[in-house]
Amino acid sequence: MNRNDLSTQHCQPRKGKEHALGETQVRELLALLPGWESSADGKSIVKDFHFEDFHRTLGFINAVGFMANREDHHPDLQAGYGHCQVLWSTHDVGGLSLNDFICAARVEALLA
Ligand SMILES: C[C@H](O)[C@H](O)[C@H]1CNC2=NC(N)=NC(=O)C2=N1
Repeated sequence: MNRNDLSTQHCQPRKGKEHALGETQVRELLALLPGWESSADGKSIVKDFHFEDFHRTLGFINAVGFMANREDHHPDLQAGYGHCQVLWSTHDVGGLSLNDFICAARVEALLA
């Protein structure tokens, strides 16, 4: 699998622990996503994005939000002037599912 394979998939309803990814799968998927890291508890992936100004930051947030609504999978966003941290985790799984990696790849595709 490459990043393009990931970013062209759509999120599926994934509920329950059986959809939680193992450490090896997480490591393999993270290798496709430069700059993304798993959190200390291994339950989310995160990346900081930097922009020239607030307009561009807000444009990014809106694009991410539009994609997230279409995929019905929603990130935690933390933003300020010229930066936005995007965090993906699957609440319905209590950790990381493939949906988080699909959406991280889709965020990268927005900026490509
Ligand atoms: C019913 C709906 O599909 C679910 O509540 C979705 C919505 N968006 C979601 N977003 C995230 N990040 N995790 C979820 O488990 C989740 N579940």
